[in-house]
Amino acid sequence: MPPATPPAASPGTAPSLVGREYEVEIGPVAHGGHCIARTEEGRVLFVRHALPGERVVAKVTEGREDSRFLRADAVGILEPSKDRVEAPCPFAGPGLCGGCDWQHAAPGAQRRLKASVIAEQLARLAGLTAEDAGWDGTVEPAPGDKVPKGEVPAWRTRVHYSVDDEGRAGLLRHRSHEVQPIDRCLIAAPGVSELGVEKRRWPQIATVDATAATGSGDRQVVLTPRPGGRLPLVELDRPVSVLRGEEPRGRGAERGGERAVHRVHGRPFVRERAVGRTWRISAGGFWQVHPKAADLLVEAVMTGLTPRRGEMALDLYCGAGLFAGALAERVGEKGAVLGIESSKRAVEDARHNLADLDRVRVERGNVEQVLPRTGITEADVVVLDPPRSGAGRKTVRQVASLGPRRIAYVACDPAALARDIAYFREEGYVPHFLRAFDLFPMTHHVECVAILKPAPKRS
Ligand SMILES: C[S@@+](CC[C@H](N)C(=O)[O-])C[C@H]1O[C@@H](n2cnc3c(N)ncnc32)[C@H](O)[C@@H]1O
Repeated sequence: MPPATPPAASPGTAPSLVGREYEVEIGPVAHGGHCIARTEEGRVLFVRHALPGERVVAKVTEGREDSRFLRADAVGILEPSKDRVEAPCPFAGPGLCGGCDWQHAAPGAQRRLKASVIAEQLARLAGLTAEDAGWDGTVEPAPGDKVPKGEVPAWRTRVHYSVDDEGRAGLLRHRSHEVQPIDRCLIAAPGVSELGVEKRRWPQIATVDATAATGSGDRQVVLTPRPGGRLPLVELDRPVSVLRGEEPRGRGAERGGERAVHRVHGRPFVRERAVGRTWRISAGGFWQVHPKAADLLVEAVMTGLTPRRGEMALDLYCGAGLFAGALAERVGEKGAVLGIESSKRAVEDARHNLADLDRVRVERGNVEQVLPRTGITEADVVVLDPPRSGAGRKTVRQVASLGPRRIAYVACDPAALARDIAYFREEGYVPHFLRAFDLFPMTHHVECVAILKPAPKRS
């Protein structure tokens, strides 16, 4: 069985195979969004821009004569899948924008492919079928994302643009530092498109982070100058906060990889509306990118966790406090909620956002270091929403040792989810149900919510 993701390219000196073309049958989709194919010589190709069942010409993008695993792009489609569509975006495709890798698949097919990746990861890493995980095997579209054929849902409320040497804004090519200039990003939310970042030139600027908050109308750009570069006088098409960013200096989760940002004009944060509250999100702080995600995930988590009045609840990796706020409403005044978050700015935001809820406490630091220091020995319900890498065995053990009756695990990476579910099973917890959401249409990314509970006692 090939690995789910291509191993790192061999640094060896064997002749490069980049540019070689193979005619291959495309096999299943794998974690990371590429499909698996085999060459006649027995090499495994991880092919982008292809679909299962197709026959394509795959051109090698990474790999050497001595590598068994190669990366490639489908550059010619000999026998197309019925799920193939013309990519609506002119900048999608081999060697172009590295952002949307599944523009060539019909929306329903994208969700089926995401479902098969989740199923494969659950089977491979946790030894579970969809039924074992309490999952109906589908990926649910976000409300409002059903658009007429040939159109693309404009869902991305945060876009990270890179700027090329000529000052044009675009996105990085796949696994490259080269910028693909674009004149419009089709998945950008209308509020981001209105900022007109692609329409102007950005001399001396390395990156432009554009945000359009949901519900408040707040708009923000963070401009990070090139080394030695100066900030231009910014005149955008509408009122917008402008901040100057610095390249990140901190390392690892302890510093949250946080980079300094300085206010130039306007607010140093945006206000997001979700679950009936307003959330302050400082520049660079985490907030779900899809405008419907926060409400959707809170609903899925709360339905699965069923927090009750008077209970003790944890929100681990709490960001600006989204789940902590929803938990506090449910556990009521006799209950208590503890949030833990590593980013200093996010902790300040969470404390600000939840200041009216005195049963909520937010601690700063790494979950695995802070949780044992809190003195908490029991919890009734726990939410974990870790970064892509997952929570890991140590944190899973710490959570399980608190004996919660339900755990909600929110995951943007099905592999990390499956690995952590396997650790939870070792600690006596089993999946109760799982839901998957298409919060990143046109890309291979997918969001899952898994609810776990103690395994039934054997008599
Ligand atoms: C996926 S976000 C979730 C945020 C929040 N639950 C939400 O939905 O808005 C993950 C958060 O974990 C934080 N983080 C990353 N590693 C951490 C760690 N080891 N301990 C605590 N927080 C961490 C990040 O700063 C980020 O805010």
